[in-house]
Amino acid sequence: MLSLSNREFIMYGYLAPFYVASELPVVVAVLAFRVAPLVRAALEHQKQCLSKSWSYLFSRYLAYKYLFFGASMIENAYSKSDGRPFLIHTPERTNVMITSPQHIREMDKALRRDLSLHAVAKELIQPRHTLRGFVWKDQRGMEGTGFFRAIRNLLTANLPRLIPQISEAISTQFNIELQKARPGTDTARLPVVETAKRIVLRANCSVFFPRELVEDAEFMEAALHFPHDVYVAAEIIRLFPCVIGPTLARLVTGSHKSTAVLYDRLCPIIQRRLEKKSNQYSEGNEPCEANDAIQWLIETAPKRENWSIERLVGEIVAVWYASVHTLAMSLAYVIIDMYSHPEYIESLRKEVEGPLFETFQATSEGLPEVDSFLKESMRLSYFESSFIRRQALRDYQFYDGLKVPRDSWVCIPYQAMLRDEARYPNAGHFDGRRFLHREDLGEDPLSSALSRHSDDWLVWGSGRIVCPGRFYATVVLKLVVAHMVQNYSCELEPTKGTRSVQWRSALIPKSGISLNVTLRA
Ligand code: HEM
Repeated sequence: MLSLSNREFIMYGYLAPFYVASELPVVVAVLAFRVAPLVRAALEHQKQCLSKSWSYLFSRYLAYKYLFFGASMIENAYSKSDGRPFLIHTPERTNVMITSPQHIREMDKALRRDLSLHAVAKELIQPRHTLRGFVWKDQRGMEGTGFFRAIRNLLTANLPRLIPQISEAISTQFNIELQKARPGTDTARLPVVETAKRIVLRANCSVFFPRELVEDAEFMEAALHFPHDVYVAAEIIRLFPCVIGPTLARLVTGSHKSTAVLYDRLCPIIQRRLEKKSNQYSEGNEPCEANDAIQWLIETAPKRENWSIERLVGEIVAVWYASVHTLAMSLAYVIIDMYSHPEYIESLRKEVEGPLFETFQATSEGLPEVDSFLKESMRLSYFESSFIRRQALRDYQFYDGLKVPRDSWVCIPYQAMLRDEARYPNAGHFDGRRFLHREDLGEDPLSSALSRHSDDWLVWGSGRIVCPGRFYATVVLKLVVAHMVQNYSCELEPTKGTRSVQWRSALIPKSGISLNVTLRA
């Protein structure tokens, strides 16, 4: 056994530090070699965690910024995207924005169990709370599309017959607004947005509801406030935690008062109509002669579903929501555009005072000057940056590998596309005659018409899901333009700053914009 004498022990004890010191570089090198990667990994991990937290915080910042600047953020991102898909963060989810024809076509062809319009509508309207629990299925068409057929077949087919009553409704409402603004004088100051809403309200009521409801002031007020109440309530429910959102929404909308009035008035009418329908073949009973949207929805409701009265009312008010808000916003912008570009008024007036107006009244088609002006107004003043939206009901992947995680939305940033120089030469310039068809070039007058949808004109939707109310909406806009240029001289009051406010992807015209209206001699 090795044993050290005291002297040796002391000697080695003294020498040991010198020995270790002489080996130190080797020890350090070994340690550095073994430990450095660990340190590097730890630092990298920390950096990643930090950058993850920063990028998380940054995406949350963008998500909340989206609430107030959504439309501008989409437009900026589109201009940098160079045709590639891009992401937009919102408080609820990340939206995948697509612009290429291939992606758009594929989105349209996706199975209804993959990408859903109805899931988007459910989130936007929150029907469980705002429509008394009326909740539709995520997959469109599972319960029929009665509302779609009612509007597409019956409203559109009846349009020429309806033109006189829509015109009368528009003229009546203008007279009411002028009287209200300045009784007994020829000039009045009208708030554009509020006036547009009330004109659309009366025009729509004249085709949707029986006269007894149009004459019911409480019903009319409820029908006017309903889209706004639903919009506000749904936004509150989306933004606040589920324990307080619905209660807060009830407080703000007076317990969904407008919804309650609509249901209270519509339920008994539908019940009477259904009774009449079931008795119509019994002896001595007259068939129901009503010819309005309520009746069309009853006629086209899917037979196999046997919908309850509440369900039918739910369908009607959901279509009512879709028809009032969109049309009122478009009309407000048309009025603003008309009087921001007064150089077009004379030619518009000439057309509606000429023989083409009779053709329009007889067919609900035509008036190319007015049509082109409206189309240009919609191009530059579209009220939604991304109207076409689908929710992924499960993880979805496009042909090129673009992934849309479950619950995310796929959207088309169409407003930015409508202002794209590559699509429209001199895109920022308002040219009211941009879409006038050129008969000398043999162009079909209807091919470029506002109400036609095509791959180059997606304001009404894309592919299989296209707005069924587009022919009606176009007729109402044309009739309002005709009424205004024939009867009034108007001047827009100067507005400070921009003419719209942003909320999420919407561009809502400012409520303070006013028009001075004088009766023409
Ligand atoms: C200028 C006014 C309007 C515009 C710009 C407009 C635009 C649109 C768009 C873009 C869509 C498709 C949404 C998507 O694919 O995500 C749509 C759908 C729809 N619109 Fe309109 N719309 C207008 C007026 C109306 C009117 C007046 C009605 C009713 C009379 C109406 C009823 C509907 C309905 C029921 C749908 C859903 C169609 C379906 O599920 O297949 N819209 N609209």
